Amino acid sequence: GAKWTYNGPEGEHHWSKHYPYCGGAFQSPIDIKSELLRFDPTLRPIEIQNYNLLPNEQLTLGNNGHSVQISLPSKMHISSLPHRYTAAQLHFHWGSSSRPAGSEHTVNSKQYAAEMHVVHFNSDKYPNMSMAVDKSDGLAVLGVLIEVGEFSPTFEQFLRFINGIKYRDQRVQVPGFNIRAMLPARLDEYFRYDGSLTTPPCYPSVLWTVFRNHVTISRKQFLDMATALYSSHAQESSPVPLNGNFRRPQLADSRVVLVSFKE
Ligand SMILES: NS(=O)(=O)c1c(F)c(F)c(S(=O)(=O)CCO)c(N[C@H]2CCCc3ccccc32)c1F
Ligand SMILES: [Zn+2]
Repeated sequence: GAKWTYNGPEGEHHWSKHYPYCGGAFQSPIDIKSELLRFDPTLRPIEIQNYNLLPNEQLTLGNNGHSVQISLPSKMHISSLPHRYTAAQLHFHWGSSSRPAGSEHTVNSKQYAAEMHVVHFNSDKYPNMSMAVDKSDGLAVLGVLIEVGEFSPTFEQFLRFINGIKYRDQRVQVPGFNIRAMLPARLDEYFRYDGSLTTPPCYPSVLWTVFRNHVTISRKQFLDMATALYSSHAQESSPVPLNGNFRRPQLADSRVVLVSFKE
């Protein structure tokens, strides 16, 4: 597809020129505001399978020019939704060293330092991500808000390799680790709403689950992620830093955000 960026002439306000869904309904992210919330007693704790990967299970860590991503094995899946949603990849959105706020979802207008997304597709109905990505019941993404605070040994399991993927389309193999440990302790407390991919083509195909509780990484870990990467290829003469890779909150319209917790 056409080139797109987070700022400048191909920035988010121009996406809809080449990607019409980006100007459509049910867009993500949103500001999760108290007045939109409705408690739903039928929302069960998120149950995930096979997230605890062993070191001999290699994962591909890559810089795709828009984010840092980790490709995930198809044995990883969510088992508590009406269909099985099989993991495809996880990636991050972050701010910059000068503007450390870079989450996509905000909570009552509070923007967190960063956000992790674990992308899954409905493998009961579709054979792969490509076939699922534009279907209304195609995707389920788990969102984890990230604050700067305590050092995270789990994030370090991939951050220590980040200088091997400084430039666009670079990839390295890293030993598997426990992806469950990147999620908050409580998988029973979350926000739930129907939304979209937050990058072009912005298909309204995502069942969003944003966990209520954030996780923390240290300031050095945040700066490593926010300053190590470029969205340009290694051989390009003028390197373009990869940071501030978050879309602003979109109109909620008449959408309600369901919550799995009372207080
Ligand atoms: N925030 S978000 O909406 O979850 C989200 C991103 F922000 C994001 F950058 C990516 S990307 O890294 O692939 C960069 C360009 O799409 C994805 N990829 C998804 C959707 C596109 C097709 C595809 C195919 C295989 C695996 C994952 C994906 C993404 F879903
Ligand atoms: Zn994302």
